Amino acid sequence: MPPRADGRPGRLSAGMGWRPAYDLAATAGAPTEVQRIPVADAVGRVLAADLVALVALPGFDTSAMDGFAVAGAGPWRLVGRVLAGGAPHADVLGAGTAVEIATGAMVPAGTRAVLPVEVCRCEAGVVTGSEPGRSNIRLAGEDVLPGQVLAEAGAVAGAALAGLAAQAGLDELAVWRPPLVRIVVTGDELVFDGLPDVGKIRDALGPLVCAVVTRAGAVVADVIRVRDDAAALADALLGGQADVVVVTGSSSVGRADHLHPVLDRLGARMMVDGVACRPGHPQLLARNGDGRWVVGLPGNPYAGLVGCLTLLEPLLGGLAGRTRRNPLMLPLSGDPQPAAGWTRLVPVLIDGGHATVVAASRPASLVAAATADAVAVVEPEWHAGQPVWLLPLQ
Ligand SMILES: Nc1nc2c(c(=O)[nH]1)N[C@H]1C(S)=C(S)[C@@H](COP(=O)(O)OP(=O)(O)OC[C@H]3O[C@@H](n4cnc5c(N)ncnc54)[C@H](O)[C@@H]3O)O[C@H]1N2
Ligand code: MOO
Repeated sequence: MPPRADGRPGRLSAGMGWRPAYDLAATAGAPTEVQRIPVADAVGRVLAADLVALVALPGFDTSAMDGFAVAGAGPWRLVGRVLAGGAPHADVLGAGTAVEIATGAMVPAGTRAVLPVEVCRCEAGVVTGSEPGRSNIRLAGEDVLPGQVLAEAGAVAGAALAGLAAQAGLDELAVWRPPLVRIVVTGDELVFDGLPDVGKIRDALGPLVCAVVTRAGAVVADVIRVRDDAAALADALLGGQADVVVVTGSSSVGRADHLHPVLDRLGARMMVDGVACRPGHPQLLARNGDGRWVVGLPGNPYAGLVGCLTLLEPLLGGLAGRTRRNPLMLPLSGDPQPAAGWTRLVPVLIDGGHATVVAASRPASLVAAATADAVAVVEPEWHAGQPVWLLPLQ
């Protein structure tokens, strides 16, 4: 086993409280570069400016039904036809007349209501039918007015927002450039495909961290595999193009755990050095001398996931420009094994407004988390049935 960069085993700091660490990570960074991209490409991106409607919706009085636009009392004499996208009816509709109309077509001036085709008959140019209970007309601007703010800066564009932006007349959206992330996977014991030989194991954290990064609205720049070697780790921290470097493993105090001494040597400013939580205690957040953020995740895979939820995801959310939202809170049942002085992070299932512990913390095992809905944040003073924060896993 190669020695650590400083040649001796280290000592882990007692660590910051879980909630202060989470809050610090969430507020540490902010986005800097605005990009303008086509509306259709914006899904998953974060608005850098309010989304403001350029037009009214509907843009004109519109039929909500296929049928007949009528004026005055029936029966009505048929005087024309208007189709969606077609020319409007030329005249004001006079009392006792009707035009055949399609859903989405412009309603002629003077229309009292649109009779759906199912409730009327048209024979020999005369329409008869029962009065509709409602007008079946969508009025211009009843949904959106020009200048209306439809979504605020910081919103994550979803499918509906992309559709709405197009309806509201926009071709492009101003979004924040997503943070670029380099993932550095350390460990001489790791193999990356196939079945491991004796003493070796498959890398779980590379795929896991990639998924977290993407879900947080950031982009994986590259994934680097580094042996347990201080110089190689330093090179990986400095190389490539990234706003954030995530290092998996090497966070503890063993001889092969080089992250702390390497960060010291690079002049990094330690912002979170250990978190008072179980599992996931030896996680860290630092700002390197070159301005990059460094997130150190414990090598035990579930502890690494906890580090992702505690430091990485909130940091990336801030750098991506996402509006910060407090997680969902629900009452928790089961035994999360609360521990004095430590916040427990336990996988839970959510059902009917209630969270239930799947299993207490097993730092090296992803089995419970793999099928859980969320990770519950259980403070030391928690007692049965009390609500807890839930960090979603799906
Ligand atoms: N003397 C002490 N030893 C340890 C302490 C401590 O306080 N004092 N803390 C323990 C805790 S808690 C954790 S968590 C681990 C953290 O270890 P490292 O972050 O330095 O990671 P490694 O030592 O490299 O690995 C730990 C464990 O995880 C496995 N591993 C590592 N990377 C991966 C990966 N990409 N995919 C799957 N599994 C991985 C590795 O084989 C080890 O079994 O330290 C404890 N020790
Ligand atoms: O972070 Mo460690 O055991 O707490 O897995």
